[in-house]
Formats: sequence, C-alpha cells, structure tokens
Amino acid sequence: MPRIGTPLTGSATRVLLLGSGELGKEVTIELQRLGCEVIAVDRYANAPAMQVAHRSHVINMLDAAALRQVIELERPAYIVPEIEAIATAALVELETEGYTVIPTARAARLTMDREGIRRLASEELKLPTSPYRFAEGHADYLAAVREIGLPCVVKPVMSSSGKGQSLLRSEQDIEAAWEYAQSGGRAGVGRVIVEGFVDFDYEITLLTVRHAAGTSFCAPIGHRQEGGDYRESWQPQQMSEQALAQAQQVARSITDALGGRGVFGVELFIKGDQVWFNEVSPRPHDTGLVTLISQDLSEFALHARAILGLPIPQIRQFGPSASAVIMAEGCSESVGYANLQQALSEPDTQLRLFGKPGVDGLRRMGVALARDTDIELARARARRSAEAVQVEL
Ligand SMILES: Nc1ncnc2c1ncn2[C@@H]1O[C@H](COP(=O)(O)OP(=O)(O)OP(=O)(O)O)[C@@H](O)[C@H]1O
Ligand SMILES: NCC(=O)N[C@@H]1O[C@H](COP(=O)([O-])[O-])[C@@H](O)[C@H]1O
Ligand SMILES: [Mg+2]
Repeated sequence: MPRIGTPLTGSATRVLLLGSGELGKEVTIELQRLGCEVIAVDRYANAPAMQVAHRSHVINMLDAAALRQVIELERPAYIVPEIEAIATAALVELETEGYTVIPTARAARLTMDREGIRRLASEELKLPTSPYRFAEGHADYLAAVREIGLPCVVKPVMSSSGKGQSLLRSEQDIEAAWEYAQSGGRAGVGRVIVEGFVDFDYEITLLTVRHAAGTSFCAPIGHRQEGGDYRESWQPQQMSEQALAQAQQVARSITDALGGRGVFGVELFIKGDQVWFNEVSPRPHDTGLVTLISQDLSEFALHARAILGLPIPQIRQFGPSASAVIMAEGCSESVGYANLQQALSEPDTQLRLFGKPGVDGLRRMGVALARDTDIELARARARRSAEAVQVEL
C-alpha cells in the first residue's frame, strides 16, 4: 500500500523532476498537495517548476555524469522526466540499480528520439503511421525525400514543439528544410525523419493514464498547431464512435508496450474513421493544459496519483472547454503581463502565467483556459482571454 512521508524529513517521499517547465510546475503543485517533497532540475535557473519546488538544481541533463550525480545526491523515490532531451541511457542504468523512473526508463529512452518510438509503433506493434524514412547526411536526405514524395514533413530526430520542423510542398522547400532541421534540433545533428504528409480531418491527444488499477482514458482533446507548436486545444473533440474506439485501441497498444505508471499523451491523426499514430509523450502533454479547467482531476493531478500508486476511480469531464496559449516574441529578461482585468473579465475563465525568466525568440509564457456551452464558444472565449493579455518585453 502506498504511504507518503513528511517533506524535508528523513521520511519524505522525494520526487525528482527532470525538466521544470510549465508542465512540471503543475505536476509539482499536485505532488505537493499530496505531501511529497519535490526537487526540480533543468538546464537554466528559475524555471517555472523550480519556483514552486522545495529546491532545485541547474545541470546539463544530457550529461550522464551530471545526471547521475544529482540523482545520487537526492536519492528520490521517483524520477519523473518532464522533457525528452535527457541522458536517458543513464536513466536505464539507474533503473537497474533500483531507482524508479516514470513511467519507465525504457519509455524515456524510446521517446527521446523519434526513431525509437516510431520503429516500436510501426514495425513492432504494426500501428498505422505516416510513411517515413530516417536519413543521415544531405545525400541520404535527398534520397529519402524522393522516396517519400511531396508533400512531406521533415523533423530532426531529437526535437519537440516543432523546433526544426518543416512542411515541404514543392522542390523549392527541400534545401531550406534541411538547413532548418540542422539548426533547429536539440542534438543528434544530421539525423532527420522524412514523413509523408497525412491529410487528416483533425488531430487529437488521447490522454491515457496507466495506474495501479489499470488504464483510463480522458475525453479526446482536439488541437490546432502552427509550425509544429500547439496554439489552441479543446475537450471533448467530437469523434465518430468507431474513430474513438480505434484511437483507444492504438493508445492502449502503445502505452502497454511502454509500461509503467503515469499519464501518456498519445497523438493521433484522424480522417473519417481512420486513425494514424503520430507520437506519444510518456508524461503530461502541452495540449492537455486544457484539463486544468475541463476535468476535476487535471492531467497533472492524474500523473501525481498514478506515480504514487493512488486510486483513480473516475475522471469527471466538465463539458466544452478550451485553452489558448500566450506567446512572447522578442528578447527580454523581465517580461510583464498587463490588461489582466480584461483577460479575466468573463466567467469560467482562468489564466496560468508560467513565470519563465525570459524570452529570446518565440516562447510560450502562459495559457488562457475557458469553459462555455459549446466547443466553438469555449475556444473563442479562451482566445479572447489570451489575446487580451498584453505581453510587455
Ligand atoms: N506526417 C505529418 N502529416 C501531417 N501533419 C504532421 C505530420 N507530422 C507532424 N504534423 C503536424 O505537426 C505537428 C507537430 O508534429 P510532432 O508532434 O511530430 O512534433 P513535435 O515537435 O514532437 O511536437 P510536440 O513536442 O509539441 O508534440 C503535429 O501535431 C501535426 O499538426
Ligand atoms: N511540447 C513539449 C512542451 O510543451 N514541453 C513543455 O515546455 C517546456 C519547455 O519550454 P521552453 O522551451 O519555453 O523552455 C518543458 O519543460 C515542458 O514543460
Ligand atoms: Mg507532437
């Protein structure tokens, strides 16, 4: 039976987060509500989760030695990856030494780069995906684009939130896409995936929770992306019964294969009753921020319960809900947020400002959340709130 100790004493249930962004901030809050001691780690100081955690460490999480050092110092009961770019081979080792990685070290390793998870989904589990080819080096890349054909999507194997990703519509896009993939990815220089473009009707994130008593699904979340990065999400997304059943089957298959306990964000493309697997986050998903207003247990509360082995007897959905992101563009180390009076003037509206310590380029800084009587109204209400926020650099 799970038991929780007292934070900052010898009996504490310590949880170490690897990555401390907006998603980790909410996970930290939920874990603390259940009495855990939370240690936040990231590559930079004052990251969102660090601002609410008991303490924090700034390290290069791709450095295996640095990662091991911080874990051996803190000896957490649970290691919780919050981003992809971590020295996951070290996590696999630490797991064999007795540490618990959420959901599993193998899941973190397979989803760290697109190749591991794509080969598992398509080649082992035979789940439907876009046609794809991996390529290394320029000549191999050109061959891959020829083989897959246009239109296609090019992504660095190690990247997220659309960084380094391009949609190629014509021959003229081929060179720029290669250059962007080389500069935009986080690591693994040179290697890319070339995917056939899927002409879907809509795409969803199916939040799937593996917990002590089995697997639960949240209502499907629809979302809209720009340049591979999410801008709006809503729940529930209307789907045919057959598409939903197929989506749940795909989600169950991939999450069972990854194993462990926790929330997974299964990304799927839908056309009619047809479903394609895109990718999966073995952790809460950015589009799932909508659950902060749409469910009694948000994806972050669900993650905390699943991690700790606590029951999830029911997930209550509150009806049509939406999220709209608040972006900042430019360069500043003291961003301000004004006109909040107007942003929060409507009922059933909430804001989360992440408190990120700065911006250099384009960065997600907050999110507006809303409920209304139907999805279109909820989306419009969330957008109105997000647009009202004046981001001052
Ligand atoms: N093969 C494809 N066909 C059509 N659209 C695609 C394809 N691949 C990606 N996209 C679009 O680009 C978006 C981002 O792609 P993907 O999820 O693979 O990137 P990511 O960088 O891992 O994003 P994130 O980290 O935010 O989940 C998808 O949600 C979808 O809208
Ligand atoms: N699609 C993945 C995603 O949304 N991850 C979330 O964004 C943070 C990084 O933000 P940053 O790039 O602004 O530092 C991550 O730490 C995580 O919370
Ligand atoms: Mg994605």
